[in-house]
Amino acid sequence: MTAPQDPKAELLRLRASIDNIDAALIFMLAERFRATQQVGHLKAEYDMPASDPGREEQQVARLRALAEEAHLDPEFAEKWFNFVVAEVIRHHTAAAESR
Ligand SMILES: O=C(O)C(=O)C[C@]1(C(=O)O)C=C[C@@H](O)C=C1
Repeated sequence: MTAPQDPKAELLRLRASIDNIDAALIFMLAERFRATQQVGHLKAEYDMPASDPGREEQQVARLRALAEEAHLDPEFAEKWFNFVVAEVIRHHTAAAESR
């Protein structure tokens, strides 16, 4: 990295980009949870199990490959996925129990 002329301005520029990325992630996560909420209702309605380990295995393999392509640590991608899916399964279980 070449030395910036104005390090404080460079920090602010980078932070503005980080803030935009964080906002996009929040919106994307909200959309994902909106979709999984519908999956949860469907599963509860038709007595399907909250989790699907086979599907998760496929998702993890796909996300790890995508992470490698994007130069992101695949371990981190898998941890992120497992963290999100644990929350989804908690929601699915609550939806099934409240029926
Ligand atoms: O696809 C499903 O069956 C879901 O319930 C969604 C989802 C996910 O969040 O991607 C969550 C739990 C399952 O174990 C697998 C995938």
